[in-house]
Amino acid sequence: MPSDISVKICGLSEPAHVDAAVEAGARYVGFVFFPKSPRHLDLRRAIDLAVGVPGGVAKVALTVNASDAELDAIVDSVPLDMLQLHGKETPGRVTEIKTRYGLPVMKAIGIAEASDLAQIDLYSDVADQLLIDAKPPRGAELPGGNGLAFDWRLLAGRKYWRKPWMLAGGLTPENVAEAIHLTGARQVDVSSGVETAPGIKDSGLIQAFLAAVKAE
Ligand SMILES: O=C(O)c1ccccc1NCC(=O)[C@H](O)[C@H](O)COP(=O)(O)O
Repeated sequence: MPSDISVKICGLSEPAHVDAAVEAGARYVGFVFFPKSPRHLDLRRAIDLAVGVPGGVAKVALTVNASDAELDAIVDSVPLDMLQLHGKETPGRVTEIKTRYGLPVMKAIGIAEASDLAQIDLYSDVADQLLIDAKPPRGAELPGGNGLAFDWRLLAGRKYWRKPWMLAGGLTPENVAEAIHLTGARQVDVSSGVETAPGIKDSGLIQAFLAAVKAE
């Protein structure tokens, strides 16, 4: 029987790749609003992509330390189901954003070592979901989407957090099964692992990733 593990494909920028993700069974599609990223979308492009996403697939906007004005522009124009906060937003800022927009918020938590896991408890009080991702390397241009994994054994035996969570960071069609086994994740998120170059998604890799998850 196929698994009921949910998949998010992040950093989509082409309608064909959104379609590939949806047809292969992704439950979330992610759109990046961060100008330094090779996956950054302007509002017009994001609207065009989002309107083509069928109901039942959650459209997630990823932002990094965005101001109210920046979030207003995104939320007012792009049809969305969730906000993903991938910067240094404090728990108080997460609460403000939830209140202001009335959308579920997923907070990204960067993990490099066991002590980083405390952040999960801190944000569990305020976020609707948590994205447990690799901490970016020091000096990295991007706070996520770097195609780097953390030591998944840090999560072994710790799968019952107080909020739904997603595993991210360096996942690929080849390693996602092992990551699920080690962590017990019921949701996984991928960007670089379904690309042929930074920002260039590949429909075949998207299908392979979904197939690898479904086989679990
Ligand atoms: O994708 C980006 O360019 C990006 C920019 C700024 C913050 C976060 C970003 N991406 C986050 C993700 O795509 C994923 O949620 C996660 O980090 C996994 O990425 P990857 O390791 O590339 O699969």
